[in-house]
Amino acid sequence: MEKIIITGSSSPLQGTVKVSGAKNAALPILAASLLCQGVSTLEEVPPLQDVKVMLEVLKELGADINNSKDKVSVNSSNIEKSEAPYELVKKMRASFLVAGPLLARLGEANISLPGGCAIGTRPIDLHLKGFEALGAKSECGNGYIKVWADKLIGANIYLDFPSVGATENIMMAATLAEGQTIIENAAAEPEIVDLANFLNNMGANIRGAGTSVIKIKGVESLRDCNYTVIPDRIEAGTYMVAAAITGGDIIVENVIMDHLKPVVAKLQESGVKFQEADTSVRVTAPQKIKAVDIKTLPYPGFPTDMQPQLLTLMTVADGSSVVTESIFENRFMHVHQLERMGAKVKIHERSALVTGVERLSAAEVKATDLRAGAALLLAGLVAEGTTEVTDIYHIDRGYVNIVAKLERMGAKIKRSK
Ligand SMILES: CC(=O)N[C@H]1[C@@H](OP(=O)(O)OP(=O)(O)OC[C@H]2O[C@@H](n3ccc(=O)[nH]c3=O)[C@H](O)[C@@H]2O)O[C@H](CO)[C@@H](O)[C@@H]1O
Ligand SMILES: C=C(OP(=O)(O)O)C(=O)O
Repeated sequence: MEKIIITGSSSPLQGTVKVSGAKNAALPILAASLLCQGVSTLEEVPPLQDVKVMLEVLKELGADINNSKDKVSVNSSNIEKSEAPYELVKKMRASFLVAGPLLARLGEANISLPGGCAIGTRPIDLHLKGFEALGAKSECGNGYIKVWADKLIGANIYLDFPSVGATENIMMAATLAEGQTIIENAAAEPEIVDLANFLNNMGANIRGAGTSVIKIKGVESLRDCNYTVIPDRIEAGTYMVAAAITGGDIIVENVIMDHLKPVVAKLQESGVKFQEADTSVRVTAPQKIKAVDIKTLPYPGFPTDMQPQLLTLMTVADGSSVVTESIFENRFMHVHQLERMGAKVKIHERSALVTGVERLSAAEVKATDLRAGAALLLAGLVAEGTTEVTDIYHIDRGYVNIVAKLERMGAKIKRSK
C-alpha cells in the first residue's frame, strides 16, 4: 500500500502554492447537475478521488460525462435511474447529495445509506425532515433509504442544526418544487453560496444563500450553464498551517480570503502575518508560534475541517491551548497518532488540552481520515527524523498533488509503494 515519507527539516517552507477548486463545492455542484435538462460545463473541478466517485455515481444514473483535467461537462438529458448503489455510496458519504436532485427530477431516489465514518455517526435525519416537509415520503430497508413524492410543494423548514449537507440537499430538491420554500437555520458555508450561484445560473430562483434564511422559489426546469467552482478554503488553510509550523514564508495563490476569516484570525493570534494581494496572500510565520484556543463552529465560526491541522500546529506552540470540537463527536483520531510523534495532548469529552513541546519526533503513523492525514503530514514536516504516513487514500480524497505542492516549497517529502 502506498505511503508518504517525510523527513522533518528545520528549514522553513518557501515559494508559491496554487490552491485547487474546492472539493466540498464541486461535489454538491456535480450532484446538482442532475437537475439540468441539458449540459452543465464546470471548470476548476479538482481531480480528486471523491470527484471521481461522484462522476461514477452520475454515470450510473445515466449522465454522460466528458472530463478533461479540471473541466467537466455533465449531460443530464437522459437521467432515468434513481438508485445509487452501496458499492459507490460506501466510498463517499457525499454521494447522498444526489437524493435531493433525483427526488426533484424523477420523483424518487433510492440511495444506499451512507453510514457513519471515523469522525462521527453522521445521520441524515435533517435531510429526510426537509424532503418530508416538501411532501415526500421515506422508507428505510435493506440498507437503502427510499424517498418519493408525486409532487414536491414548497414549505417552511427549520433545521435543528445548520447542517451543510441537509441545506444543500433540501435546496436542490426545492428548486423544482411548486411554490416557495424557506429554509431557516440554514448552513451559511461558502460552498452553500457556490451551489446556490450554480443553481441560479441554471435558472433557479434562490435568495439568501450565505445567511441563515434561504428562500427558494420553484421553477419549471433548469437549463444548460457554465460555472467555475470556488477555490478550496480548507486546502488553502492547510498550506497556511504548513507555512506556520515550519516558520515559513510562502505565497498562497487562488484564495478568497473572505472565506478564510476564522482560520486567518486564529493564525494571526498565534503570530502569523498575512499580506493580501488580489487573489493571493503572502503568509509569513514567526520562529515560534503562540498557543491559541480554538473552537469549531458552523460558518462563519472556525471550520471543523481545519481543526486537526490547527491542533497539530498547537503541539509545537509556545504554551498550552484548548481545542474544542463541537461539530463531530469523534474528530480527535489524529491525536492518538500525534501522541506517537511525541505530542502532549489530553482529551476530555469534546476538548483537547494541547501542551506545546519543543520538537516532535518521527514515527510510522496512520491517516485515519482526510484531515487527520493532512495533519500528520504537517507534523512530519517538523518532526525529527523520517515519518511514514500510511493509509494515504484518505488524503487523496481531498488534496490535489499535495506531495508535489509541498515539495516545490522545499519539503523533503515523497510517495512510496
Ligand atoms: C462533502 C462535504 O461538504 N462535507 C462537509 C460537510 O459535511 P456534512 O454535510 O456531512 O456535515 P453536516 O453539516 O451535515 O454535519 C454537521 C453535524 O450535523 C450532524 N447532522 C447532519 C445531518 C443530519 O441530517 N443530522 C445531523 O445530526 C452531523 O452528524 C454533524 O455532527 O460539512 C461538514 C461541516 O462543516 C464538513 O466537515 C464536511 O467536510
Ligand atoms: C469531512 C470531510 O469530508 P466528507 O464530508 O466528504 O467526509 C472533509 O472534507 O474534511
